[in-house]
Amino acid sequence: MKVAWAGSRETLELSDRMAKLVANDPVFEKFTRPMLGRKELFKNTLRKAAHGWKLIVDLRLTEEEAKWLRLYIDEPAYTDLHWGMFIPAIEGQGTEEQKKKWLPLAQKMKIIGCYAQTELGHGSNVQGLETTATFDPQADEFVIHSPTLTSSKWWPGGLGKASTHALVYARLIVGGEFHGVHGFIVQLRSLEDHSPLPGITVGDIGLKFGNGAYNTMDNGVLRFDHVRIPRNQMLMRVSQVTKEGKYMQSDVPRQLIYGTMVYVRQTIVVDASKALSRAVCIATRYSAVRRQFGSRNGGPETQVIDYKTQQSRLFPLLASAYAFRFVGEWLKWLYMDVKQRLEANDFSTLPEAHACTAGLKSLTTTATADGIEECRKLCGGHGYLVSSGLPELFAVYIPACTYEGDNVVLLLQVARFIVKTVSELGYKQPVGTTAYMGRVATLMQNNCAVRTAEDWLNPGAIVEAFEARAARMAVACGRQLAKFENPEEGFAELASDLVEASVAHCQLIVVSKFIEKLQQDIPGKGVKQSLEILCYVYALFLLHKHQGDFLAVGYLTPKQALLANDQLRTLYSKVRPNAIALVDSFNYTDHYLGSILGRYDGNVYPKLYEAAWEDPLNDSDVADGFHQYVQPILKQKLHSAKL
Ligand SMILES: CCCCCCCC/C=C\CCCCCCCCCCCCCCCC(=O)SCCNC(=O)CCNC(=O)[C@H](O)C(C)(C)COP(=O)(O)OP(=O)(O)OC[C@H]1O[C@@H](n2cnc3c(N)ncnc32)[C@H](O)[C@@H]1OP(=O)(O)O
Ligand SMILES: Cc1cc2nc3c(=O)[nH]c(=O)nc-3n(C[C@H](O)[C@H](O)[C@H](O)COP(=O)(O)OP(=O)(O)OC[C@H]3O[C@@H](n4cnc5c(N)ncnc54)[C@H](O)[C@@H]3O)c2cc1C
Repeated sequence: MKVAWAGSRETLELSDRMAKLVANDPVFEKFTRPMLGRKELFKNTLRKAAHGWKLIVDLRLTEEEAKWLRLYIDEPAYTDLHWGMFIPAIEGQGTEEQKKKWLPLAQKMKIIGCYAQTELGHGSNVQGLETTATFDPQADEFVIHSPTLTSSKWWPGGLGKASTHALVYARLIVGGEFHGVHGFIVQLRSLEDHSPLPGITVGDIGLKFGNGAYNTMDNGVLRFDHVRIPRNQMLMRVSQVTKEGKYMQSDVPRQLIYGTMVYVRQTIVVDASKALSRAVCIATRYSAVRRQFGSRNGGPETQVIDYKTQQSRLFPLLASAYAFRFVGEWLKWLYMDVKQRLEANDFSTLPEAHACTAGLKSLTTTATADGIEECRKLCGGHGYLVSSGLPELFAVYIPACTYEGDNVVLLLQVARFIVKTVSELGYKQPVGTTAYMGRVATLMQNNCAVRTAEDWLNPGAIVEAFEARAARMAVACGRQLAKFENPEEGFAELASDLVEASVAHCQLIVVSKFIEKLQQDIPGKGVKQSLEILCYVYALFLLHKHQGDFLAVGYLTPKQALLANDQLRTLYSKVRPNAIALVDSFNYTDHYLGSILGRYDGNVYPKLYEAAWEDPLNDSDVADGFHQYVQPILKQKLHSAKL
């Protein structure tokens, strides 16, 4: 199962090596993080980043190894935006000449870049950005300016204190005409002493949610006062401005300016399974250690993992972690395919890639953020201790529901794609993830054939149920929309229904990709069978949770919905004997898990007890401040017993 989870034996061995490298290096210690003040915390992150980079250089790590190293260091840092957005943006939107100039500097970390798109006043609405880039043909330069307070760049990671350069998204003005938002490489700080260059005001935006957590990142604010940059620092793959001040567009679609977001959304889906599996690993191991009630004749109490309520909350999350792992693998393939096509100027699959990355980013991050919090509750009171690892994991993870596109805004993008597909059904055969809509007539007619709980153990029955639900919800939205004279007004009015239809479509993708994965050759005795059980748990859990949808569209009867739930209970009993092995298969070190509750050896209580004494409050028996603030109260002389 470890190999199935990792994807291959080579990846398992490679990631294992990186995990141990990090776990055995004292520089990467992370347990004191929540106790540190902001300055100390940030300096420590800079130290870790420098040490990580040194390891990459000294040990000549490959790109793949470096990515695993970053994962196991487990600390958000400016390097994420440099490698994860600044460099990919230049790769995707720069001309050959620009790539030749900037990429070697960035890849050797001679410059440090961030992705400065969001402003104080606008994040989701990229076309609403206010920063301007006005072309000055006399000087052959752009003038970058922040005309209003709300045009201040606000949020970019790495901007606050670390970056020397930023990829700034600004409205292009040539000859007094606006030409939409474009990307510009702007130097922010001196390469000698790191001080801000003239016309640049830059700093950190302040503390964020949770102790430690995302506060290792210097999310920044940035203002420009007529800052001049050479013309060739506008990324010009999509459109160009000539020396003479002529604006020209190439055949490349304008949406490619949003390409970096498509790339990062794909990586976020891949990472969702890592965050969720980590929380599930902690909650599962602890649920086997923890005992409450049920002692008979003085024997041991019941392990909480044996309660059906615990199983019905925990096992769907375990199954979701596997489901997200496999859909992430598929999405990575889809992205690589689109990337190759784009390089050959084939843009035909870009809308599908945009819809899939947006929708799956939204679906998986929402489920993961909720899932981490559920795991905290599954661990009872001890889950609330920082030493459980769950509060910090939650605090670091939740912004994923917002960054790289607010999850609702992204589902509305999926809705546009679905509505367009439905409206074109008469003359255009849908392909890819919407191919099922080509069978819409059958899906609208056929009803579920399940008669017994056993009948639900059939991939065909499951896929058809999810297809029928998604198709019927999409068609219902299409019919409602047709009643509006103005389609945009209709879209705004029906937005909540459209979001639900998008969720149904995205869940279908995850379920289908899990089932497709099981059609592959999966070596190892019993591995495929265990994955099949998890796949059924994932699908039937969703079906149970959203049974209202399945019933409302008229595909299922209430009896069939109940049978699905009966089957789900049986499946939980099948997961139980392998639950610990299924989380051990993630192959996480204790260092990466960062949790006393999730320790591999299960030695939870002695370690919790030991850790309590390490809290700074326990440095002395009598607390600092006692004599000043508590003792006077204890010693006060009140005139009467009543206040
Ligand atoms: C201590 C550690 C040390 C380690 C040291 C080691 C060193 C490490 C070495 C190596 C390691 C590598 C590490 C890498 C790590 C990577 C991690 C990365 C982590 C990233 C963290 C994330 C940070 C967050 C960053 C951000 O948030 S950036 C800002 C993101 N902003 C958004 O997402 C904004 C959302 N809004 C939008 O996307 C758009 O505005 C909109 C909502 C889509 C609307 O746009 P618009 O109004 O223009 O469009 P529409 O009118 O709605 O649509 C027009 C048509 O365009 C189509 N469309 C829209 N978007 C796209 C798109 N993206 N692609 C394609 N097409 C698109 C749309 O469908 C419409 O089409 P049509 O056919 O209907 O016309
Ligand atoms: C930790 C973190 C790191 C970040 N890093 C970066 C970075 O490196 N670079 C960068 O450029 N940005 C970064 N961002 C910014 C991030 O991309 C934006 O916050 C995000 O895109 C959401 O935009 P917003 O803040 O404008 O939200 P808003 O759009 O203001 O959202 C507020 C509410 O309005 C709703 N809403 C908005 N529009 C619509 C609509 N059309 N229909 C229905 N509902 C709507 C949303 O659903 C939400 O509920 C980061 C943000 C965070 C939290």
